[in-house]
Amino acid sequence: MSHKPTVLVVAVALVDTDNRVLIAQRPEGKSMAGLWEFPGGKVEDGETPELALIRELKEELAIDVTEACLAPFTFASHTYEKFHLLMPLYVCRRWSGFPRPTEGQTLKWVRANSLKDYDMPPADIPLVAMLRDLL
Ligand SMILES: Nc1nc2c([nH]c(=O)n2[C@H]2C[C@H](O)[C@@H](COP(=O)(O)OP(=O)(O)OP(=O)(O)O)O2)c(=O)[nH]1
Ligand SMILES: [Mg+2]
Repeated sequence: MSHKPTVLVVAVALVDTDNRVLIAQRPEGKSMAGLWEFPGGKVEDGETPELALIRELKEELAIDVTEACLAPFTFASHTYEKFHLLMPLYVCRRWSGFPRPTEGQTLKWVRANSLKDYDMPPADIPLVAMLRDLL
C-alpha cells in the first residue's frame, strides 16, 4: 500500500504539418529543470482534463486550442519519489496562434525519431516510443 498521492497532469503532443512535435525545456527553479517535456500541467479542482490543457496551452504557449482538436492518444502512469503521476497525452494538429515561450521555457520542434535524443522525465519514455510509431 503506497501513501503517495496520485497527481493528474495533462499533456499534449502538438504536431505540425511536417510531423514534428513541440517539446519544452523545463526552466531553472522548477522540479526536473532542464528536462524536455510535452507542454501541459496539473489539472486543477473542478476542471476537466481538456479544459485544463486548453488553459495550460494559453498560459505556457499563448495559443488557442479547441476541445474538438484534442485527440486522446495514450497516457503515462509513473511512480516518482513523492507522488504517482497519471498523465493523459493528447495529440493536437490544429491550433491558432504561433507557440511562443511565455514562462521562460525553451521550445523546440523535433521529429518523432529524434525525440529520443532529448532528456525527458522518466514517465515520458514510453510515450516517445508510441509517438514514434504514430508519426
Ligand atoms: N507538463 C508535463 N509535465 C510532466 C511531463 N512528464 C512529467 O513527468 N511531468 C511531471 C513534471 C511535474 O511533476 C508535473 C507537471 O507539473 P508542472 O510543474 O508542469 O505543472 P504546472 O504546469 O501546472 O505548473 P505549476 O503551476 O505547478 O508550476 O508532471 C510532461 O511531459 N509534461
Ligand atoms: Mg507545466
